[in-house]
Amino acid sequence: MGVAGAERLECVDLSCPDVERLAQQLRKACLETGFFYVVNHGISEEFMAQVFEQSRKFFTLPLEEKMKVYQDENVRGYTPIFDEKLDPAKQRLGDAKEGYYIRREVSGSDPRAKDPLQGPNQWPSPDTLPEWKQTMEMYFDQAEKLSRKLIKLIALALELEESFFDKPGMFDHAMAAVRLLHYPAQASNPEEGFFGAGAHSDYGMLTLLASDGVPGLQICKEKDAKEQVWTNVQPLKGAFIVNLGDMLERWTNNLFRSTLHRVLNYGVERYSIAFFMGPNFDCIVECIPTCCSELNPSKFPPAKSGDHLLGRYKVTHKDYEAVANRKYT
Ligand SMILES: O=C(O)CCC(=O)C(=O)O
Ligand SMILES: [Fe+2]
Repeated sequence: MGVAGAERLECVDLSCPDVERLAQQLRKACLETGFFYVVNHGISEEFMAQVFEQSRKFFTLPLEEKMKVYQDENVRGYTPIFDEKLDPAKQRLGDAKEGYYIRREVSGSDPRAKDPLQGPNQWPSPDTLPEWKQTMEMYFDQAEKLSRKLIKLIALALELEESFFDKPGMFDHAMAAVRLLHYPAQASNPEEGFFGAGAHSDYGMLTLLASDGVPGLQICKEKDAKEQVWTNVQPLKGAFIVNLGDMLERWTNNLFRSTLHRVLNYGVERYSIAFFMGPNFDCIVECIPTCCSELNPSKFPPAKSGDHLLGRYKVTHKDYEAVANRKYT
């Protein structure tokens, strides 16, 4: 398992007025690595600093306080260190990271309230963290808006109508989540099976990744290769790192791949924030007609997006039983 130098990702500048050029650049990035930077995205550095500050305030609370908002049956709230194991085949211990899931809140009167993962969020006590909820909700809205912009560009990059993914049933009730992450200063040891985050691809359409600038993210471009080669992705100040998820891989019949990635910790504490953007829970994802032909038949059977998500949680999340046992009536 080798580690090569640093990967230079395409840098997509959303202030560029030439949408056609942007779409072409995005296509190149999606074909080559499935990872790219996005700059001039409209989310200010000052605001991102506030989100990171609130995240840091939560993770520095005593464990006892954090456990009061332990992940519930809708996979919302706090997940302690080692709770998640993203690559069970290669990991001796779970991921050396703690996290916090925030999703869209669905009220009890909404017909979707019976669906898995739907419900209210958990929030740390406002007495302890008065600005927390407001900051995270504001970030959620901004990250979702940016994701929707990128989804339109992805449609163009696939030579489809810009509005291709705007059809009812696709992203009108998107399964989106903010995931705050904190990697304590505990060095990884890949040979021994200790990772900050084990190798995985993301489950939805795309992920926006912000970090505090501490390196650690690595990608493997050829996930099916016998010998995995890992390259470091350098953080770029002010940029989001965007990567493609499994649903887009299925929609495009492997044209745009969901790239394998992992996090190694080099003994320095690290914070990152992922925003996962996925299709509706009930969306059936099947090959886009322009991505298959007689010579290139569909490689995947149609799949319900939510089933894929729950299937992945089942193998990677401790205490998944609570999700599985929730009554959906
Ligand atoms: O922390 C990072 O840089 C990556 C996190 C990640 O890949 C994930 O949560 O899916
Ligand atoms: Fe990931």
